[in-house]
Amino acid sequence: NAHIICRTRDFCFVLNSKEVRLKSSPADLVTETDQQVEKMLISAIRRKYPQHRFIGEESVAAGEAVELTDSPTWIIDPIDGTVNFVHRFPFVAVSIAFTVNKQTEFGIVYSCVEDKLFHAQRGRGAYLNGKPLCVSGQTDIHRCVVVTEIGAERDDLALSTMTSNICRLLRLPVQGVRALGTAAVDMCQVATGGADAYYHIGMHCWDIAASTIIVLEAGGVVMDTDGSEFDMMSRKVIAASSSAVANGIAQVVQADSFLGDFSRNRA
Ligand SMILES: O=P(O)(O)OC(CO)CO
Ligand SMILES: [Mg+2]
Ligand SMILES: [Mg+2]
Repeated sequence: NAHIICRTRDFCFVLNSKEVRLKSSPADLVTETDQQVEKMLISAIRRKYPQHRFIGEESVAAGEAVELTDSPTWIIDPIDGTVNFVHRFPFVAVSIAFTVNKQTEFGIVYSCVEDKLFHAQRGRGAYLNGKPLCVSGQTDIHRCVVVTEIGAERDDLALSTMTSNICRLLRLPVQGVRALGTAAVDMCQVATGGADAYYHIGMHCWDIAASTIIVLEAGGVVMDTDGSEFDMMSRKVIAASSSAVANGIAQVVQADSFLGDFSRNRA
């Protein structure tokens, strides 16, 4: 059993995870808490906005389609970092983004154990617990701390792509490569200036939608891992402190070898 106390200024509750089940791989976990948090969020939002649509990680795992339309849409990851949650590794977040006409209007990432609430609204800046955020502004890739994720895939091609990308970055060299176990919190480190870049191939829109607007509103840059325009449904992202760093990472990171049939969102 895993449990984590979630706090905000308004409420305090204990999340109990009684059952851990596997999804797409032996490292892709889901608990009752993931499902309960998603249900709680969707039902509360639906009561107020009955016409709005939802893309939620656990609803998709239960068979719902992943379709981003022009309608107002809430993109929800009820627990980003479920493996951390199960093991009590202290980086676990709730990630919520809201889009209209496929454009993100605001994003919220609540890093529960740290009690850090990141949020950003389009054109209105990014904040951590109410204080404005700003990226590091670093432009020299050799001075960067880069965050990525190991991911849940365990097949040979995915593993060799992931490890060789990390090796290529370390050989540049960059000053550090880190992985916290939650893409949402990883990307928020770029927004704080604590890290200079984040990249990953294989995250879903619910992992990165909220933190993308947080990085952008903190003055950062977001692009596809091939250097093209970012598409939150493509499962490829670089978030960086500057265009120079983002382009530097795009030149190093290779995705093609294993994206194949993997390039759309499925839970
Ligand atoms: O815990 P989740 O929501 O599956 O997300 C993981 C994706 O590997 C970390 O971002
Ligand atoms: Mg996630
Ligand atoms: Mg999740």
